[in-house]
Amino acid sequence: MSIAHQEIATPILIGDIGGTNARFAIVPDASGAMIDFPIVQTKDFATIDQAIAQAVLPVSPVKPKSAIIAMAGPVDGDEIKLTNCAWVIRPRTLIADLGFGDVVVLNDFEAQALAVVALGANHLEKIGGGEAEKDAARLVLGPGTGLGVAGLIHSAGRWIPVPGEGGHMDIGPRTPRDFQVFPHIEKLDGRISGEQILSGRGLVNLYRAVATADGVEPRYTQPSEITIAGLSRSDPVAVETLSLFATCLGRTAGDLALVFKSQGGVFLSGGIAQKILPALKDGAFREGFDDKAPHRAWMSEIPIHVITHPLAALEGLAAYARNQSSFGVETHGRRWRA
Ligand SMILES: Nc1ncnc2c1ncn2[C@@H]1O[C@H](COP(=O)(O)OP(=O)(O)OP(=O)(O)O)[C@@H](O)[C@H]1O
Repeated sequence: MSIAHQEIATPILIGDIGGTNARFAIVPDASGAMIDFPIVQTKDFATIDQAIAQAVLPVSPVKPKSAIIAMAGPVDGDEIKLTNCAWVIRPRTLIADLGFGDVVVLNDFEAQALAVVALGANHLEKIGGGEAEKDAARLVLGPGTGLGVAGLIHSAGRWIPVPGEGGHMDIGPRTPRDFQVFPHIEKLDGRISGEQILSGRGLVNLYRAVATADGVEPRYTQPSEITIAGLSRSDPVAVETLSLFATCLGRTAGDLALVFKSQGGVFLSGGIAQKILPALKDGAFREGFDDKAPHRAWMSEIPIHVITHPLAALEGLAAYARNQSSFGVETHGRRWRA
């Protein structure tokens, strides 16, 4: 049997490393409850090694034999840089200094995709649609610091996460109002990608574009100020921004659902979707998603859920760590051994 198919030995340290926060837990074995640790701020530790050595190992009742780490950014070579954080993951150093026998590094949205088969209805808030088809493809997208996207395919008895760069697809104007607003959205190399709108930074871009289209002086600079003013309906530009954000998120989710034919359900992860839930439930988001002629009929049957679990990626990694043969996670080039 090749190394790639050997089980990763328990206890397994699992980690979800974001731009701001790093979340760690330990899966003791195939059936035991996950051991949680307090969330740490990446800026408080010079390296991931220090964070694990100081914030996890001294307070853990068990010593992990292996580690599975999910992070935002491409896994390429032995020095893995994170997109929005100064840490560099060096699996060989983790093995040498912390005694792991095995280190696997995955993409953060792969972990979100794995979570989609692990979370119960109590951690999901449904926004329309009918029943999910049991083994049909699923889709996860999460506006956060960036826009993460992953598919989840069921094939040959396994769930296979499909991470990609879907957050960088083009997004364009459609309605007459869009044609007034879109010329003012900040471009990246001349292009408006999904992430230029559907992220924290994107929310601010969109707000400024709506204000400029109406000749109004922008009042807010932070995503949270815009969502608070939009949800409380205290500022008309923020109200329209939130509604356009919901529409654009619906359209992009719908486009991706067409690609994957994700009749197993669409799942919105990350911090922003949870914070703007009322705006996602007011109809514009669902209409943006359903409005895909000639496929409106089956699109409107796809259930969409907002993931409300605060540690969804860790739940996904834990599900994989416990039951590795149920998931088709490709570890080639992403697994290092002592
Ligand atoms: N109330 C809010 N409304 C809208 N956007 C917000 C709000 N609060 C924070 N944000 C924005 O959300 C983004 C962070 O998203 P999220 O919480 O999903 O984190 P993340 O990208 O997963 O990173 P990490 O894993 O480090 O927490 C930032 O751009 C931030 O400005």
